[in-house]
Amino acid sequence: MTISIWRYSHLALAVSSFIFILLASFTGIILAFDPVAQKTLPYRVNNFNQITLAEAIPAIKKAYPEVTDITVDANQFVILNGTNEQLENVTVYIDPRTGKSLGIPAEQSSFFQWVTAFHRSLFLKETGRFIIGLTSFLLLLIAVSGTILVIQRQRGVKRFFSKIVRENFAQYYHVVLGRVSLIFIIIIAFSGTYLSLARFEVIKTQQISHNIDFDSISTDNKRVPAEFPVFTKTLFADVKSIEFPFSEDPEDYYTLKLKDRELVVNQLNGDILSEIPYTQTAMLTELSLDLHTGRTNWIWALILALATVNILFFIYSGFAITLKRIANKVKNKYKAGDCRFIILVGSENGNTFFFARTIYKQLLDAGEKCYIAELNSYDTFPKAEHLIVLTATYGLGDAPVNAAKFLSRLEKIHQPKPVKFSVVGFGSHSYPDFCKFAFEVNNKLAAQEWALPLLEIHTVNDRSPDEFMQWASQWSQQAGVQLNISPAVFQVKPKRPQTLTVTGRSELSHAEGAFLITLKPSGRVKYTSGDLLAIYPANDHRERLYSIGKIGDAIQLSVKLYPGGLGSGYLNSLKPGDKIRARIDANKHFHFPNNGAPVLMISNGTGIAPFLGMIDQNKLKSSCYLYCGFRGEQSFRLYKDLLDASLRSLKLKQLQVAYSREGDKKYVKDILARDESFVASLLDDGGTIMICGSLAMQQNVIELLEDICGKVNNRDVSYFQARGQILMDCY
Ligand SMILES: Cc1cc2nc3c(=O)[nH]c(=O)nc-3n(C[C@H](O)[C@H](O)[C@H](O)COP(=O)(O)O)c2cc1C
Repeated sequence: MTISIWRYSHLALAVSSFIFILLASFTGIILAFDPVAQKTLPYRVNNFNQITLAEAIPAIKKAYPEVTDITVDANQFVILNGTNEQLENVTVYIDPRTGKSLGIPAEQSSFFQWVTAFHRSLFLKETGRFIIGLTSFLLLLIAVSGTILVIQRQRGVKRFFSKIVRENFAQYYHVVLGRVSLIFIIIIAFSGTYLSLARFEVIKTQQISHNIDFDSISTDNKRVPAEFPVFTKTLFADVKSIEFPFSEDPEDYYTLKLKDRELVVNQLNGDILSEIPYTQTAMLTELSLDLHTGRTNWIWALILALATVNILFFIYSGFAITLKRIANKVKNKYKAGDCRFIILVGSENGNTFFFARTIYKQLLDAGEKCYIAELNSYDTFPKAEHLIVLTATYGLGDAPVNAAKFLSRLEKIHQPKPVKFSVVGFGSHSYPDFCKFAFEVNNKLAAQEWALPLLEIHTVNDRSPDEFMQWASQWSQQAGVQLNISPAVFQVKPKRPQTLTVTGRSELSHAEGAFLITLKPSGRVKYTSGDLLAIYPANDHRERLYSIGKIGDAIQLSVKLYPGGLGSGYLNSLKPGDKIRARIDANKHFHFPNNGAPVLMISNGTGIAPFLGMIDQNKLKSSCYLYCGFRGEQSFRLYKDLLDASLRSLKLKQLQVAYSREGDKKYVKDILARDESFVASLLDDGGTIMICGSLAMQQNVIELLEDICGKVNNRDVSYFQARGQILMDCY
């Protein structure tokens, strides 16, 4: 529930202020380049931070018969107003050590003046200044709510910078860039707000007025400025400006505006006649100006520019995320009370709605009355016979926003007649609590008297169309409703297939064994080992997926030939030179971790395919260990030469093979159990375990890992899963 409050606040604030944030950001980015351009001018002298007033003032007085004032700007350029030897009034940049003129200050370019005025007030005078101040404040609130959302998403402050699971481009980079730029955006927004408050005198600005007792001004102990104690102690770098005395009259004096205080100094002997330190609010105003404009440091100015560019990206990506959510809202054709089929959806980012809508449309096409809604809208459905719940899981195995109220509503609201229900959990194995909320929903439903389970709970990993199809087909059979169950229907945004040419294939390892086939895509296509190749053996909707091993610049598949198998039979019929249409799907969660840490690859059967490619691609020679299982030596022979060559070239450090039907009959799990201390220390050293092969093998290996991790590492497997140290691609 809390996530929704912060999310809605974040969104509401962003929507209400984005136009002004957009304008302020554009102009802010331009203005950040002003300090950078200024810093390239040659008016700052070397070792400026070491020059004292005692050293500089006599030299300046010698060079200029009359000095009105000296200002030190944010770039540490010293500007003098006075009269030169030709008795001309001058305003010049000077070298404070010698008084030498370095150049004439130019006015700020009219372009920057225009942008500055727009940035401050939108050319709307006080109203504009108020709007900009308010925009800064709203930006501050957006950044704070954004920080809280990242903390919630990452499950705690400590994990703020840990890995982010990539859902889609807009969402991933909204969080990734948010994490690095939030602190800078908070500084920009806070300083902007503070400056506005000071401008409107909500924060009182300090009015300095010196109270000087002229009668007590001493004319004794006359000294030259080079000997004034205050001048010897004060560095030019701490000065903002110096007003020089008008005349030699003792009642005229030096006024020193320093960074932290203002001083009035007797011009005859250097006595301090008055000293007023700046209040904290005045100092904060100065600091805010420095931080907001980057005027004192060009690196900071560039950081501000980058952070502001990120604000523009957040506006784009934030809207992209929101539009996606809105696009998933469905208009119902029938009223809830009239429908036999009810579909309830728990979704945070809208993907689950895609699947739900597909079923909804198909039920309508089949002539059924169907109603679709969010899980939170659970109510009494008088005519319902079937309830389908499709729900994602978020946070620490929690409900998505639009499902947070479901469980409590379920306790209170009962259906008047028996309803058959089926729950599909959408989740990701990248998270420790896989589909946890869906399981909770399933259990709670099962406990209701009126609810009859039509199917066991079904889970879908990473929105797999295949896994969803399995459920759809079972449900359609059990419910007695005809659904169009094809991958084409459930494939999210299918990519265009490409043409690949068969460049080679091996013999079958043995009858009904496996074979290797290599294919080359025409044109430049980016892919890597672990990605998937989808083929269409019958040139229709039926799709078969194979794990890719990238060997050289070709795709290598390892295919087990099944009698009557659609995909394997088709691939087996191909000869070199044949062309096929297929699609390469990026499978990012199963890519080789190029972090230099050791990698333990575990496979059975043709699950070895992506590992053959990863080992071949292991140019940096990370320590790779391959534990693979086969029925017998004949099956393994297909890969032996390749693996022997990899061992020789050190791309593979160690190979362990288990034969389940020969010799001492072992499964891959058994040889891992034998080497449990190696497995445990690999995980402790930050290494990665990759598993590819059958689901049964995956289950056995995960059980073993649970045991090893609990016993030796004192951790749960989920701990390593959450850190991306256990990757799986099983089928
Ligand atoms: C921040 C975040 C947290 C997640 N937490 C879990 C989790 O704990 N368990 C799980 O199985 N899936 C988790 N997922 C994966 C989502 O449930 C999955 O991607 C789902 O398909 C998203 O569906 P939706 O787009 O309809 O919200 C999480 C995803 C994100 C972005």
